[in-house]
Amino acid sequence: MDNDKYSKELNVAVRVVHMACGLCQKVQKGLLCNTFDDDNEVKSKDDDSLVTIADWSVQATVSWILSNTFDSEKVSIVAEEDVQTLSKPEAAGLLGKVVSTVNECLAEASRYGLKGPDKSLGPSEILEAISRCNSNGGPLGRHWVLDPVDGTLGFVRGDQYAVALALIDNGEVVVGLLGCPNYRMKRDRHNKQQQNHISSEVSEPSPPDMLEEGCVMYTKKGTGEAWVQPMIYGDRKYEWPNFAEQVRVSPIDDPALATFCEPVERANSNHSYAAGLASSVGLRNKPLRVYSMVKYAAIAQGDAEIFMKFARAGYKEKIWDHAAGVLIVQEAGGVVTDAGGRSLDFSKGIYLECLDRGIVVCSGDKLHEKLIGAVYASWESSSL
Ligand SMILES: Nc1ncnc2c1ncn2[C@@H]1O[C@H](COP(=O)(O)OS(=O)(=O)O)[C@@H](OP(=O)(O)O)[C@H]1O
Ligand SMILES: [Mg+2]
Ligand SMILES: [Mg+2]
Ligand SMILES: [Mg+2]
Repeated sequence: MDNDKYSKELNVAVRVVHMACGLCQKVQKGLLCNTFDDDNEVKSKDDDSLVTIADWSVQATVSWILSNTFDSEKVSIVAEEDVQTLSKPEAAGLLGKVVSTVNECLAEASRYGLKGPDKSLGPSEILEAISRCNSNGGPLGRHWVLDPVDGTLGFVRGDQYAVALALIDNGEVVVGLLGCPNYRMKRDRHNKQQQNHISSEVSEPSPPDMLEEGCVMYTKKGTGEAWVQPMIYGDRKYEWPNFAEQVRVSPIDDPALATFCEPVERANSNHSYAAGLASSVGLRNKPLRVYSMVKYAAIAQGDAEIFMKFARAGYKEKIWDHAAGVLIVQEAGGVVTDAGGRSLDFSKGIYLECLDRGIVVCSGDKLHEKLIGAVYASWESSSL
């Protein structure tokens, strides 16, 4: 791939994901410290899943920045949230909180080298920014894909969650970013691949070897490289331009030494089926249950070797729950397929149509072949 292709898109996307992470962190702290009134901040959707002011606020912020940086007429964004609940007259208080959260965040845009609005946005502009993300994607052209808060349940529980942004071009994921405000990047003092390569700005000197509190991972298709940056903090020392380190999947290919991750909620993945597969391929470690696409980040930086998700029959996986994570793992050296061993198809609209049974993510081919073999051997007898 032409080295410069998608560079501008990645450059803007990295910055806006950092901004979104800061926004989420503030809202999560508020929720946990009870600065906010939970009943007003967290709403249930029709499918009983949750949505919070962070989900809407991130979607508005990312939508506003992308539309104002690129040609707004042409920017197509596929994203999880809509404005139904927020537009109701009784939701005026909630909308007010979203408006102030978004404006506070956009006011900091210049810190990240982005241009915010000249004056604060009003409620109608913010509703417009959220509802503009109503594209259905598809096989042609460019589509941004956003999960403003993935793992909302983890978010409200003070646990892991991710801001996930990807760019699809003619049906293929070409740029992927995961903001993980509660997930630490693995620092490697000996990592020679340390640079600020997403912009021509001079990189910050690398800070001493330490674990960071949160991180942003990103990649471009075909580069064979995925990168991680520490999160930028309000009162901490990291400022833009930030430094980046390369991430790589784990070299472990012995199932006896490997660790697998899976969703926390049983409703989202069949834990007992995964446990059966794990034991049949010889995995010994107990599963790492982690909310959100942080599971992909864990595989990409070598904290675990396998991620399996087997949703109940009839559930259709959405592209925003996987696009960014899949590309990051692949470019970091890993393998991602459905349970039949086929690549995931991001070209069919908002769902991963024709997904065969589940998703299997591995740090390498050897573990992957074993798991897919175990799926075939076990499926007839499974009760999925
Ligand atoms: N029934 C069912 N089955 C499978 N998957 C579902 C289901 N319901 C929701 N979802 C989607 O799962 C996203 C969260 O996935 P996780 O892997 O993080 O699950 S878990 O929270 O750790 O249990 C979650 O993403 P967010 O809504 O962004 O949090 C959902 O898109
Ligand atoms: Mg949701
Ligand atoms: Mg999600
Ligand atoms: Mg979400």
